Amino acid sequence: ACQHRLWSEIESVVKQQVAWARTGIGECGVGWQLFAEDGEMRMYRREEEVDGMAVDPLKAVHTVPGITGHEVCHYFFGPQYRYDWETTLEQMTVLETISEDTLVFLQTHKRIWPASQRDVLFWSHMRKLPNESDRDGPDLWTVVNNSTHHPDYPPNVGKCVRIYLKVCLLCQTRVDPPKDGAPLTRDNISCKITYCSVVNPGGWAPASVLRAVYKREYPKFLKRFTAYVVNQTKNKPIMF
Ligand SMILES: O=S(=O)(CCO)c1ccc(-c2ccc(C3CCCC3)c([C@@H]3C[C@@H]3c3ccccn3)c2)cc1
Repeated sequence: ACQHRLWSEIESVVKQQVAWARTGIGECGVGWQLFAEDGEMRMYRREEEVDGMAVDPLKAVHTVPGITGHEVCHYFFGPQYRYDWETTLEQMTVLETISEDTLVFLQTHKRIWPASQRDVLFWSHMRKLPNESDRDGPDLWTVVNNSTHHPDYPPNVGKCVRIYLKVCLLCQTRVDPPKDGAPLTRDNISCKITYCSVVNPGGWAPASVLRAVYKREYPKFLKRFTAYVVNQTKNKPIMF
């Protein structure tokens, strides 16, 4: 797959998105506002408009006990799980399997009144990253989703308005080994999750409506998805 047509784009977008996800909210520049908080979860956004459309970048950080970054990325990337946790999903198709860690998806999301229905076509790439800050620590894992084109599915042909997105899920596992040298259990691990997304809604939709949708849907999505991973993994061996 290294010679695949998308390979160089994937390499550059993954590097750019991971660097962005690693940037603490304090160094992200001005204008970021905390808009949702729930336990360990903090969600920030910055109001930005492109051609009069709200394309507010979002950055969420969350720490979830009992799971690893590999497990979080595995359930986020895998098409076989998506209908279980993505509540706004109406239809999902894998258009291309580029490699075991790179897929091309076409998704239609449920219509959100009064905006017209949306679809999105993106490549999704999962990758393990070396832990640069702690060489002995567990690796980082990431999934990057980036809008792309496919000759058989041109945008805005059917009823759906094509949206354009860039998403990065970056996960860092933390291990606190038990004092008495006992074997590691899920009580000794947690995962620091950073979720970044920028969504261009494609066609016109009132900024106030979009912002209300994002305010409602993003916290729900991250809570539901992480609860799903905890539930799927609780009786399984830890996947580092
Ligand atoms: O992280 S992912 O790659 C996970 C793979 O599915 C991803 C996340 C979010 C979206 C998304 C993009 C735009 C919209 C809106 C824009 C105007 C009308 C539909 C929605 C609808 C709002 C609901 C939504 C928002 C946030 C999270 C989940 N649902 C969702 C797509 C993919």
